[in-house]
Amino acid sequence: MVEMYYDDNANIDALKDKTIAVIGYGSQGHAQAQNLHDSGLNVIIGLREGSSRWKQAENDGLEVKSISEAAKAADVIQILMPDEVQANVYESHIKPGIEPGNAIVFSHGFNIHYNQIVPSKDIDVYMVAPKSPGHLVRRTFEEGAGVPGLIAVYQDATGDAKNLALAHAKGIGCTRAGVLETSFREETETDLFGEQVDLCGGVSTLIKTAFETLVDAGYQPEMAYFETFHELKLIVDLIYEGGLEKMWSSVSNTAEYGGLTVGPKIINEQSREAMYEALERIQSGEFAREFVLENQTNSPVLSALEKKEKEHLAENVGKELRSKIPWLQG
Ligand SMILES: NC(=O)C1=CN([C@@H]2O[C@H](COP(=O)(O)OP(=O)(O)OC[C@H]3O[C@@H](n4cnc5c(N)ncnc54)[C@H](OP(=O)(O)O)[C@@H]3O)[C@@H](O)[C@H]2O)C=CC1
Ligand SMILES: CC[C@](O)(C(C)=O)C(=O)O
Ligand SMILES: [Mg+2]
Ligand SMILES: [Mg+2]
Repeated sequence: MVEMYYDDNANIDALKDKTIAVIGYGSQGHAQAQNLHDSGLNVIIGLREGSSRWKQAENDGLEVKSISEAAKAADVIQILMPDEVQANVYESHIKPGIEPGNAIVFSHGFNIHYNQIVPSKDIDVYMVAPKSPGHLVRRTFEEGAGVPGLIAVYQDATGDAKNLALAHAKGIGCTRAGVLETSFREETETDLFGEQVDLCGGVSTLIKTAFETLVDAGYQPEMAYFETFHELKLIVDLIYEGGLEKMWSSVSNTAEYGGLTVGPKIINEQSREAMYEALERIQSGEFAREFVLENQTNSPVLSALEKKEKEHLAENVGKELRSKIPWLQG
């Protein structure tokens, strides 16, 4: 089995005399910055002037500076803005403040692996990538738990990059659940594959198609929503806790037989071929080029798809049903 790193394998002191600037205070930024701060590290936040999150970060007890000032003041600069803006902001606001021996840190390898950011050789470049949406990085940390994470070193100018990465992962809470070492290439390709094929793209298309099939066949949309959307979380929780074995042992024998025999007809050899195709487009850089160009042209495809997604019947039905479930408010 691959070597895993837990709390006892990481020394947070590697970062204790350093100032960490977290650039961006969105999904990952707010979570990782607060976790690092609560772990006793010296964290500042870098935001663009006029950011609506400036006050939020200050209310969370963090010092906020402009991106340029934060990058200049810090030894370790963690870039937690959307992937598509990182290269421009890096060139104009971050790079001028970087000194030899500093470190830049990513939670996803897109910009380094696909050559959008080319760092100078005299700095450390490492990654700490929680395998979780940002809000759960924070929520689990506050509960005394954590999410698994990855570390990777792309450049080790100081000779200490791996220790810094492990300390960083500990500060975020990832070593509580387990951290494994990877490369920027492996993280980038597997993360893009997972979100396109399985976690986000695959699952959302599966549940929408199942919902549409039931509604088209004349079943009530509310029924279809509970069956295909709502219950998915309860099923996935079982897989999260105990793998497929726990899920199959909890559902009825009828569901187990039906699921194991019919499932492979739904996600079939054609789906596997489509998965390989998606992976090849990621590995060849074709997807990255498409995404970079999409953003340079003001995201025409994404904005059209977002509108269509919002208008889906299941979204409206779901909103109504969830509004009556007290623990799903807020
Ligand atoms: N979302 C997730 O759960 C995960 C994300 N990652 C990676 O983490 C990184 C951050 O992603 P995520 O947290 O989703 O990012 P967000 O979209 O949540 O980042 C929002 C933050 O970035 C700032 N920002 C956006 N555009 C600009 C800009 N042009 N100039 C300056 N600041 C800007 C926003 O500023 P303002 O406050 O002014 O709006 C805000 O503070 C990415 O590399 C992503 O791949 C990795 C694992 C999971
Ligand atoms: C699954 C989507 C993700 O890769 C993540 C939360 O890990 C992302 O980029 O947001
Ligand atoms: Mg991911
Ligand atoms: Mg991702």
